[in-house]
Amino acid sequence: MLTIAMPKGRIFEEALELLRKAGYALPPEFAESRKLMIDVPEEGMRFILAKPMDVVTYVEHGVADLGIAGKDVLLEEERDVYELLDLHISKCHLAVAGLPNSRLNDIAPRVATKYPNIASSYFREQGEQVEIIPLNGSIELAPLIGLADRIVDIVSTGRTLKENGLVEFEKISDVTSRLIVNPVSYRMKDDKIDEMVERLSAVITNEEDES
Ligand SMILES: Nc1ncnc2c1ncn2[C@@H]1O[C@H](COP(=O)(O)OP(=O)(O)OP(=O)(O)O)[C@@H](O)[C@H]1O
Ligand SMILES: O=P(O)(O)OC[C@H]1O[C@H](OP(=O)(O)OP(=O)(O)O)[C@H](O)[C@@H]1O
Repeated sequence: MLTIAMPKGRIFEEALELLRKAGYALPPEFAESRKLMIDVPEEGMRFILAKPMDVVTYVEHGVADLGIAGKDVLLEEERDVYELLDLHISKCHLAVAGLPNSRLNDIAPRVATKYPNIASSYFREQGEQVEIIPLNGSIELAPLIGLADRIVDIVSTGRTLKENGLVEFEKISDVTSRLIVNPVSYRMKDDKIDEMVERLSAVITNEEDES
């Protein structure tokens, strides 16, 4: 049995479609179910549905053999997992943003973010000593109410920035979802895992050729 940690929310639907296109027969009720653990015996698979930021934890601890996680999550924390495949889904990017014509406060510049490690290493590379203010969501609020001069957050269409009167100053990194694997699982079950990588790669290549 292969156990796969799936991220609930926006990535889930795209990941489900990719698996189905790769020929995995996943039950139709999959998307509507509130169950957090779903077995698909005919495919020899068990799916667990987790918070996106937690997928890598289940895989690192080996209770899930595989997982689908955003590259932002993998960049934020060094975790003992292997990254097997760029799934080219949930495309977005990490960026520095803030109020237009604003600058970093000279004395104690503050950066609000859900990605403290990515933000602090980015500004360190820019030679800027900043105070990181960790938040869990609605990061764009921080510059509006004077909590921070800058944010480091995910940007996709740019709509959230625009509607909140913010602008993007720098792009840090492109982000897509990745297939990750527990290192021990990869050694123990590699034929089934290799087969999944091959089947998913074929779908991704085909879709890239068609686009
Ligand atoms: N606007 C977006 N467009 C595309 N992909 C996104 C966007 N925002 C986040 N992502 C990707 O989706 C993953 C999950 O992000 P999301 O914000 O849905 O989850 P979360 O914040 O961890 O959970 P929740 O929002 O339910 O608290 C992120 O790790 C990132 O890779
Ligand atoms: O450029 P856009 O298309 O506007 O997308 C960017 C927004 O998407 C995410 O928000 P989301 O609501 O997913 O989650 P959050 O709770 O982390 O803000 C991210 O945090 C940005 O706020």
